[in-house]
Amino acid sequence: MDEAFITPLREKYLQPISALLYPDCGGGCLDSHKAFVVKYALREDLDLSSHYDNAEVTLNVSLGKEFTEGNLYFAEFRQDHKPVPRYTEVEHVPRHGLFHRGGQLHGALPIGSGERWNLIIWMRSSAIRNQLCPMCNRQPDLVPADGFGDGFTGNPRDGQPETVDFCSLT
Ligand SMILES: O=C(O)CCC(=O)C(=O)O
Ligand SMILES: [Fe+2]
Repeated sequence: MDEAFITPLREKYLQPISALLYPDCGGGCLDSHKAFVVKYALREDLDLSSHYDNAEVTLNVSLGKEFTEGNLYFAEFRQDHKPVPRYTEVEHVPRHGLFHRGGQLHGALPIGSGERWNLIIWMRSSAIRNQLCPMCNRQPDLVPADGFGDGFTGNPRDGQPETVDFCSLT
């Protein structure tokens, strides 16, 4: 699915939108992703507690099916962290996609009935994360990995990460 669908989708459509929305978070230089589906149902997972994504930019597409409640909620960006987060609820309408920064604190409230499925695409910028890992807030030690790994896929020059020289809006 990655090569045939998600990679071209990211490169042709998601990347230009992210470049406009989030130029300061690597939105203009996304170069890998991790895509997966989450499912919520009664007697299974009902909700998702608040977290940051392992992504610079996330696209969350509601696939339905039919459900009640289960709103998303968002709070501050990682760097603006407050001791008491202020949450904003967002209804996620089936077949709609929602972009957000991976560093935006967020979660999903419990569904009331039905099944809620979502396609999540965590998009990554090696230019950003090679300098600071978004999960541990440290400069990462890079090790070889299969595929996209965790998105640290750039080509560091003499130990120096690639920077904005390939980060342009097309
Ligand atoms: O259930 C949702 O819509 C949110 C899922 C999510 O935030 C995630 O998988 O990172
Ligand atoms: Fe998330």
